[in-house]
Amino acid sequence: MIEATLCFPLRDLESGTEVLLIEKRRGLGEGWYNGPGGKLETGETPRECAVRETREEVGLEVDPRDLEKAAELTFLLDGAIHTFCHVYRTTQFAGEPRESPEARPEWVDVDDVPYEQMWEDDQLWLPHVLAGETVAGEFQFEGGKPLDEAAFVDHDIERGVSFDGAARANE
Ligand SMILES: COc1nc(N)nc2c1ncn2[C@H]1C[C@H](O)[C@@H](COP(=O)(O)OP(=O)(O)OP(=O)(O)O)O1
Repeated sequence: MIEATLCFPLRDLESGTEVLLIEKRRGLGEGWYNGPGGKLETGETPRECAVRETREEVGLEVDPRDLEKAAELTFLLDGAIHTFCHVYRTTQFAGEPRESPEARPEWVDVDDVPYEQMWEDDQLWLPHVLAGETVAGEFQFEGGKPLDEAAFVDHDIERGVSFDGAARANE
């Protein structure tokens, strides 16, 4: 099983709230929009991973204490857990987004997120995360293919879950 993270930086403008998305340039989900993120490295906590991936992919500096746990997502492929993903949001960060070999960053109005160019499951949980809610979700893919070529077949979502213990555990 892969353990991974996603981080969604948010900023308030007079025109509304924007989220920093990336257009992924390589790896799983290449060509689609997502949040900065990636797989945990050995010995790394999920928060440390989210901080590192956000720095590496878009050049923003985030203090792990400023990451708010927003979701836990389980992605199943052909009945087995493929990826467990910790999702964070933050309004506190330093620096200006810059491109990297992995990602092209883009600020997007939260009411204008390009769900048609994202993983199919994202439209089911990301609106809640961007609205400040918490989510636990399970998403099933099938077809004997890589996850980003498999068919999305079913899901189960719980909203308003508590991640208080996860914050204390540095998750
Ligand atoms: C199945 O639906 C998914 N939706 C979303 N929004 N994000 C997903 C989904 N499945 C996986 N992901 C995320 C989890 C990770 O953040 C990335 C995968 O990133 P990658 O495999 O490229 O990991 P890196 O560590 O950045 O890659 P390198 O091995 O190249 O360093 O997708």
